[in-house]
Amino acid sequence: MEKVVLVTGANSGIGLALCERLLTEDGQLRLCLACRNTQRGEAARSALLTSHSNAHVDLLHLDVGSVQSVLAAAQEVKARYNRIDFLYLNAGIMPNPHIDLKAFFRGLFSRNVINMFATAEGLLTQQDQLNSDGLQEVFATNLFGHFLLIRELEPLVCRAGHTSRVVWTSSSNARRSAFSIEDLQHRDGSEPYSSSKYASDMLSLALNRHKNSQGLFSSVICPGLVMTNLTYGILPSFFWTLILPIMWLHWLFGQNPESLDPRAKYHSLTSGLGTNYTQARQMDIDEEMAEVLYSKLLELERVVRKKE
Ligand SMILES: NC(=O)C1=CN([C@@H]2O[C@H](COP(=O)(O)OP(=O)(O)OC[C@H]3O[C@@H](n4cnc5c(N)ncnc54)[C@H](OP(=O)(O)O)[C@@H]3O)[C@@H](O)[C@H]2O)C=CC1
Ligand SMILES: CC(C)CCC[C@@H](C)[C@H]1CC[C@H]2C3=CC[C@H]4[C@H](C)C(=O)CC[C@]4(C)[C@H]3CC[C@]12C
Repeated sequence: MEKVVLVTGANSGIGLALCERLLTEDGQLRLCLACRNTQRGEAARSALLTSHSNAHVDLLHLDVGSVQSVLAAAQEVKARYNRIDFLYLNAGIMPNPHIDLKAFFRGLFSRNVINMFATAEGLLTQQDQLNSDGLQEVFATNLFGHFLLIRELEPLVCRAGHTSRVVWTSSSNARRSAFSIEDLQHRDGSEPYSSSKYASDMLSLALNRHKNSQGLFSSVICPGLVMTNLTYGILPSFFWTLILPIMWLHWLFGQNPESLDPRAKYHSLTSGLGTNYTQARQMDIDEEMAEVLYSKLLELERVVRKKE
């Protein structure tokens, strides 16, 4: 039977590469590209159809950072498909990034250098803003819009006797200390990206707890450091050319894959010899906090629905 796969943020970077890979590995897919920009979505669809001429690739308009758009897109999905087998929650933003150069050069000569390149810990801040729904933009895009999408699509992803998978594109930049349960949206901090990714790790755990019995299984992956529009937006391009040799060092110290763990986050890595592999890492997560996050998101959902 044809599998139905929906990918958010499918028109570029990791999302587009994922679609390409999915079509290469399974010729029996119905792939739905959920994109906020129809023109860029069309271009991605054409590119995919050029390399996979018999593939079934649909386009869906979805701005995951807008409540109204998520609700409308979910209606459309329910009209088009009777189930979703894989839901890749990949769309993400890091607006107005700022690198702490002092911390970077201090880190370069410290024992923490590998970790610094892998996680950007202590290096990156961003300036966030409110969106038209009155939500912090990074929280709304990276986390809440996706949460609302899952909630809306429950009839298609929570079906007795069938398994559906939700896969979050999280990040090794997700850090517990950047997240506050009192300030879910990260209104007061300067690391909204890190906070939103940590929240998605926790939400994945909570989803498993609440929805596994209904056939929904959630997992998180970190694609590693990938050169995409998001990363190119952090520094001018000549900087990237300059630092690529240093970054190669970080890949040199990769390790072999470990055994699977229910709390694992899968990191895609490249060894010093250029071989790609995946490594599972246990997430630094407090289950109680994940439960509180889940109920707070449900509460926020009630609030935003009332406004619609
Ligand atoms: N690059 C990296 O090193 C890493 C990236 N990630 C994560 O990977 C994911 C993909 O990012 P990446 O491929 O790097 O970056 P890109 O900027 O290339 O891709 C981001 C995608 O998300 C889409 N998007 C952004 N905002 C919205 C929105 N409101 N509604 C719908 N789609 C939206 C973008 O669409 P548009 O073209 O319209 O902007 C684009 O298709 C993100 O979640 C990111 O946090 C995680 C770890 C490392
Ligand atoms: C000469 C300097 C200005 C060089 C600064 C290097 C930094 C721009 C990059 C070093 C490490 C990079 C990152 C690491 C982790 C990524 C994470 C997994 C993610 O989700 C998004 C991108 C990263 C934060 C990425 C960003 C650039 C670095 C900070």
